[in-house]
Parts: sequence; C-alpha cells; structure tokens
Amino acid sequence: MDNVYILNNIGKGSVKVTITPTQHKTLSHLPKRQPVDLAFTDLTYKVQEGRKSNVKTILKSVSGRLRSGELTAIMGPSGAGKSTLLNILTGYKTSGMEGSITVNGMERNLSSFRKLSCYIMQDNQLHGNLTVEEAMGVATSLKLPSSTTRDEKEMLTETILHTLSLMEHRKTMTSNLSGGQKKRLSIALELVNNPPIMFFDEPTSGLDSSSCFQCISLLKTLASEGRTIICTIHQPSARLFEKFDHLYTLADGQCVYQGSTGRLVDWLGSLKLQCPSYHNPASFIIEVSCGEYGNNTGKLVRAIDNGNNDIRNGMPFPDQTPDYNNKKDMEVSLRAGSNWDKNDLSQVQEKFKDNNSNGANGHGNLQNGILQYATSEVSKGEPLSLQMDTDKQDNAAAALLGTEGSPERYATSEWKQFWVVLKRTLLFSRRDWTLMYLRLFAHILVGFLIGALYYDIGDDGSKVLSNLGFLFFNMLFLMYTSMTITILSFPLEMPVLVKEHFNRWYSLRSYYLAITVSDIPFQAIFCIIYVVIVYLLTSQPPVWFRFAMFLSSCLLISFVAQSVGLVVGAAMNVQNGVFLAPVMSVPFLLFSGFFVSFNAIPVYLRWITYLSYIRYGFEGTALATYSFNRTKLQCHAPYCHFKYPQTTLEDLDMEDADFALDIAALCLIFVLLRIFAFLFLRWKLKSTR
Ligand SMILES: Nc1ncnc2c1ncn2[C@@H]1O[C@H](COP(=O)(O)OP(=O)(O)OP(=O)(O)O)[C@@H](O)[C@H]1O
Repeated sequence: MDNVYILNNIGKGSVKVTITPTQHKTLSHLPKRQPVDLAFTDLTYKVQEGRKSNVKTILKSVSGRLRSGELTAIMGPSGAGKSTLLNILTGYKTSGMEGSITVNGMERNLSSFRKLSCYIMQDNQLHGNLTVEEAMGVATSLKLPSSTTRDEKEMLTETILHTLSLMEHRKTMTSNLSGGQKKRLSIALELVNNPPIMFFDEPTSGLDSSSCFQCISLLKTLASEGRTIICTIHQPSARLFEKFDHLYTLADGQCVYQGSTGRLVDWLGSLKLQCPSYHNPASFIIEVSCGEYGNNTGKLVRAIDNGNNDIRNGMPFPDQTPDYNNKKDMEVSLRAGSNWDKNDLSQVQEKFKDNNSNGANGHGNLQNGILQYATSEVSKGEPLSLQMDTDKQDNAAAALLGTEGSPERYATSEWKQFWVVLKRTLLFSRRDWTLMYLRLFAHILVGFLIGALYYDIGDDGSKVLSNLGFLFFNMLFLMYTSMTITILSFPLEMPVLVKEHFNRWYSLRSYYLAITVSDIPFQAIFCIIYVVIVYLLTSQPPVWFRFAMFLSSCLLISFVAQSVGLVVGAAMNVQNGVFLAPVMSVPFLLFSGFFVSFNAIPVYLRWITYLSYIRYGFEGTALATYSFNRTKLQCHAPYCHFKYPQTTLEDLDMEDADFALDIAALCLIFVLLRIFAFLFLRWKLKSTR
C-alpha cells in the first residue's frame, strides 16, 4: 500500500507526498502452477564399480524434506554425493536407487514429476547461434500449449527477460553473453512454463562474487514466489549463505544437517561444535564434515537420524502420505483442498515461520506466480476444488496419484515440435560459417580442381581408366565431406539435446526427424553444384537421362555417408568418431568394385561387397556413363582398348548390373542407417543418465 505523508512546505502550506515502495520485479504473466513439496526417505544409491561385482554405496539411506517457497542449498565436501542426490531427485538418474521420493505426500510418478520440474545443469547448454530473443522464442513455442497466442508469448518473454535483467541483451547472440547472463538465460528458458520445482547444479560455478550474488538473489526471488528451488553449491560466502532458507548437508553419502540456515550455528553448538566468531557457518559445516574438528560425522548423522528428524523439535517428520486407496480420503483431498494443503494460507505462514528470522520475506512476497494463485483462491473463502471443473479435478487426481501420466507428455504436438526444431536448425545452419560456407567453398573448389585434372576425358577411349578413377574419386569426396561434417557437428548438439529432452521440450522422435530433414537440402545443393561442375568439365555424355542417373547416384552416396556420420556421431564422441569412421570405411572402399572386380574377390569375402554402399554408388555412376547402349568413344591413340563402353563394363564385371537395384540398395541402406542412428541416439541418451 502507498504511504501518504503530509509535509509542511514553509510559507506555502502543506504538500501531500506519496511514496510508493519499490516494486520487486515479478513474474506475474507466468502460467499458474501449484506449489510442490518434495520429500525423500531412506534413499540409497549404489553403483557397480569395475568388472567385478564391487558395489559402491554413494548415498546411504538419507532422508529429507524440501519445501515450496524455500531456497534450498545442498552442500557437502567434494565427493559427498551432492550431484548424485540432485540427479536422483530430478529423476535424471533412476537405476541403482532404493527408497522413496514423494511429491506433496504422494509417491513420485516420474513422468508427471518431470512436467512439474526443470533441471538446469552446470554448463549452461545453450545454442550459441541464437539471440536471446530467438532462444526465448523457441522455448515459448515448445513449452507453452499451442493455444497460447503470439501476444501472450511475447508478453511472457518480455516479463521474464525484464525480470532477469536480460531485456537489453535480447538481440545479443547467446555465445557472446557473459557467464552470469548465460546462467540467467538458462533460467529464463526454463521459467517459460513456470515449473514449481527447479533444480540447479552449482549455479554459481564460474561466476564472480557479484554475479554469484545476483544469481542466488534471483533464485531467492523465484523461491519466495512459492517455487521449490534446490541447488548444489560449493562453500558459499557468508553473504551468499544468508540468502538460503534451507540447508541440506551431506558427508560421505549421509545427511549431517537439514534445517534452516539460521539455525545451523545453534544446532552445531548444541552438539558441542562451536562455530568460531566471525567464521562463515557454511565453511564451518564443511570443515566439520571433512573431519577437521575430529570425526563428528556419526554424531551429526545420529542427531538428525540421517535426515529423518526435524531439527526444530528433534522429532521425526510426520508422515504426509494420504491413503488414496481410501476413496473418501481421495475425495476429501480433492474437494476440501487438502491435496493442496500448501494453498492453505495458515500452513504457508507456518512454513515460513522458520525463515522470518533468516531475513526471508515470508508470505509477504508471495504475491505472484505460484502462491498468488494459491492464496487468491483461498482468500475468496472457497475450497479450491469448488472452483475447479471436472477435467481439472481429474488431472489433479492423476497427477497426484501418479497412476497415469497426463495424456500429453509434452506441451505441444510432435508435429509442432518437429517444425520448431527444424526452423531452429535451419537458422543455425545459415549462421554456421563452417557448416555452410566452408562446405560450399570446398565443393566448388574441389569441383574445379577435379574438372581441371580430368578435363575433357569423358569421351576419350584412351582415357577410360582415368575416367573410372574420376568416378571413384567422386564417391570418395562425397562420402568424406558429408560424413565428417556430421561426425564433427552432431556430438556438439548432444548436451543441449540431453537438457532439452530431459526438461520435456520435445520428444526424441521429433528432434531426430527435424535434424535428419534439416541438412538434406544443403547436402543436396552442394552435391548438385559439385556434380554439375565436374560433369561438364570432364565431358561426360551430354544426355539428360545419364546426367540424372549420375546425379542420383552421387546424391544418394552423400545422403548415405551423412547417415553413417549420424550413426557414428550418435554412438561416440568426436575424437573416436573422427578416427573410427574413416577406418571403418576402408573395407567398403576396397570392395567397391574399383580396386578389385567382383569375380576376382574370393567367394568367402564377396558378401562384403553387398554391404558396401560405395560399390552401389560407383556402379550407378559407371552404368550411367557406359551402359544403356552408349555409342563407341572417340579414339585419338593408335589403339584404344576401351573404345567400346561394353568392354569397360565387362572388365568391371558390370555387364549384368542393374541400375535400379543399385538405387534401391542405396535407399535401403539409407533408411536402415537412419533407424540405427535413432536407436543409438536413444541408447546414448539413456546411458548418459
Ligand atoms: N558411476 C560411478 N561409479 C563410481 N563412483 C561414482 C559414480 N558416480 C559417482 N561416484 C562417486 O560417488 C561419489 C559422489 O559423487 P558426486 O559427484 O555425487 O559428489 P559431489 O558431492 O557432487 O562432489 P563434487 O562436489 O566434487 O562435485 C564420488 O566419490 C564419486 O567418485
């Protein structure tokens, strides 16, 4: 409320002055979401180490409560298990885990949970070739339902950018943003659909102290609007530490402290661990956990029962799980608003009691975003459920029960996702100098070089062997250019894909289809330019149908090689891919029919020729050049052995070869490789988790 002051202005009577308190930047245009509390009980995480059945226990039956409206720090010495705990809570890691994780008192359903949460990883995982505004455009297109209008999306983008102080950088390429700005952009992108739970892996890493403070202040604001904000952090400064509401500390995979940051020193004092005056409590708890004051881990773990006990009363946290087998409980929960107990203002106040001492704004700050919704509904004095239509009740029930995911896994249809990712990839390609202009330049340059080397040999009966060398070189060039560019560029996409796919921006299918389709037109244009140059300069038969056959063989070879690049890029990293792909191509080159004709290959090795896509391409271009009753070639030498094209085909063992079969084989290999690449990609996504 505005404060009105009456000031006496000497000689002119009184003047009324209105002082409006500074407004917090708010996120009032975000979609409304329900607040969410997260609890975990007896969480154990084990990994298999080495080949032998050595099992390493990383998290040892830890428990904890992470509440909405609070900024929680997960701290601990290096190797204590912070990242592991975060990965498990986000659902990023699922195998090897035991124990229970509940969301608002209900057993977590991972599919529903991933729609409620977002995970912002340590390295910002942003596409460098987009401006801030474009990146936000992609996020709003993918993360908001299609029913959202363009104006609404723009307003939302503006609000978020304004709140996160990125408005003046909206035209800046993300690659040119500072570390702190990149971090804020990562948050801005995920804020689009207003997830009630946000996880951050070391959000302050790589930032200077001022940016660290800004970043944590921002997280604090997000939390004070009702979100559950959880982040791992390495030893924050005292000023930064004060910003956190809740602290969860791990040592050697066990919980040594869980509670408000304000109570930490007293709690440790009660266990005879006095924090020296003027010492940063955050450093002190880490030092204690590291054993610098003796071995106190066991004592701390027991005092808090490994995270089971509430330090406020030393008692175990109450069990919040409602009995949803009981239909009545379920009805009561939905109807009387008990499912959203967090919407009960009195409970919100209760929750924030602990933080008021800690400088938190309590519910005074909860005007916007999540709790605005909650409190406004309650303030009307009606139970929330009475204001929900039947559909909403069903959805709420499904989400709570976790028995079935909401019918829509993603905010938009797969067609829309495909279209948005395709447009984004085309934009990158246009802006990527290496990908586009260097490739174009290479095709033109090599085209003219080959044209000059094999100039006018196409119709010369004495130079047929050179012409076959030219045909083989075409295969080699097109194969390597399209394969290596994919091997080099595709793995770089992986971290962004992992983040965006995990945060439910799009399905892997739509992403894969979009990137598969996006490079085909460019590859086709480069290949056509190259083929036109070499075909004309080397004087291959000037017949349209032969040119079309020649071109289609070359096009298919480059598409197939690109697919090989995708398979390799999806299955391994750049270093391995760049070495292995050319090495693996050697057998295909040897069995292409250029070095050894089919009949000369030992019978037991002939099967390899059927797998060699180079063979089909080489055969296709050879048939386009010498088959289909081509008339005899010119001969400017005393004797031309290959004057008759039929002789060339006989020497190559291609007299019975079928061009249609070559094309069909290339198409089949193309489709199979694309399917393999998809399967590898899916496996890679799972295995990185
Ligand atoms: N897949 C794995 N195989 C073997 N050990 C693992 C595996 N994953 C994690 N660890 C071990 O588990 C322990 C906890 O790892 P984690 O990354 O969670 O620690 P952290 O607390 O985040 O450390 P830091 O602060 O240094 O990042 C470490 O000792 C680590 O070596």
